[in-house]
Amino acid sequence: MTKLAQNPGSTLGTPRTRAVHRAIAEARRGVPVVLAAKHPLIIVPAETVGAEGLRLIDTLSNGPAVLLLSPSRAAAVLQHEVEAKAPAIALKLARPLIDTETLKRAADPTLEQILPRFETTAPPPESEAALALGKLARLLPAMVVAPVKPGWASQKAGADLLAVPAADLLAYPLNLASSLTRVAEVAVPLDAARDARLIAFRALDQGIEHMAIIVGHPEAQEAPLVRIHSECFTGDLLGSLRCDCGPQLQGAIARMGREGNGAVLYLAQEGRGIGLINKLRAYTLQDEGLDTLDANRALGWEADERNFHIAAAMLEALGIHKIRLLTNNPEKVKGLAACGIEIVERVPHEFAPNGVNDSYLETKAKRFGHLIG
Ligand SMILES: Nc1nc2c(ncn2[C@@H]2O[C@H](COP(=O)(O)OP(=O)(O)OP(=O)(O)O)[C@@H](O)[C@H]2O)c(=O)[nH]1
Ligand SMILES: [Zn+2]
Repeated sequence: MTKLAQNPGSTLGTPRTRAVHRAIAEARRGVPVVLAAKHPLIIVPAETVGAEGLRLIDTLSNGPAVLLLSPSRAAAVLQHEVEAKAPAIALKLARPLIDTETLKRAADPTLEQILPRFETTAPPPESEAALALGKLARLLPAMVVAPVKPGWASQKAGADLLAVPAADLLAYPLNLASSLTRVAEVAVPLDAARDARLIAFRALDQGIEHMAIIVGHPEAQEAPLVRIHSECFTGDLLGSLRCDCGPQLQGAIARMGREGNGAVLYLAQEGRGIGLINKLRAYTLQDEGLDTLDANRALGWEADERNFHIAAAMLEALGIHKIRLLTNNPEKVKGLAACGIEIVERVPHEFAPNGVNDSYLETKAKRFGHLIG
């Protein structure tokens, strides 16, 4: 019989994550939300906003509107260098805000780059939280923001707007990881590992589930083989040759099948945490000559946006504290160790290039520091 754990806290979700879930849904629909902070802002993603959303910002704001971009995207739009370590770069927007097409093009380097000459201005203090909402919604990190009028909630136009505390957006990844709950467990014999079980984990956002693929009884081993695998729709499911994910996933399961024990954590962190759509955009940029790292940055994302709290929380729930980690990525070793997992050995997990992914693997070695060869 399946053992079902209870959701921690109320079934309505802890207040600190609930407003963020709702803000993510609004962001994806292009509906502005209010970022609650000392100087509250009305914000909306450039990628999804429509004319109605922009009108709402015009009505409810009492100061200049700006387009916030990450420094890597801003440098391309402005065609000059910017402070690379700044949390965000702010570009002035003319009022009234009417041009949704220009906003989308400024956000997305895969669209035709017909852009006006933008001027920069000082970004508002909550810029990091504003861009974080775009990223959490797996949209391009480009946000239209403006100071919101005091008393906005009592105005007719503002009555339906959601307020989300800036601090909750920033704390969200950690809060979400600590809300993970085991929800289903069942035997699924695999071709390469007969004695396999799946254990599904769900977070309070009810988003895509994370999965543990358990072979044998890793929790009973001193230091079992573990693979932390970020999902890759193209590589794992379709057998895309652009990456090495498919062979790494199958190879890990086969190795655990041979050893009789192990755990693959199959994490919903597609595209190193940027989401499938953005990974496909990154592929478009790679076809134009960028490598996998620069393509992420050109879209406004960091090279790797994953956090290891989810993997650490799952291992904890599975009763696994010491591991032999199958990876070539030294950042995974560091990241997991920082979350309290003891890695007694890094086990190399290399697969030969296939004639298509050669430069991808080369970039991982040269620019991500992967320990290959
Ligand atoms: N953004 C982006 N993500 C990619 C690209 N190619 C593959 N990915 C994603 O990278 C992730 C694969 O990472 P992992 O298999 O965890 O491996 P890794 O960090 O390379 O380290 P290893 O443990 O050594 O394999 C998957 O989520 C893929 O979707 C790409 O060109 N751009
Ligand atoms: Zn892949």
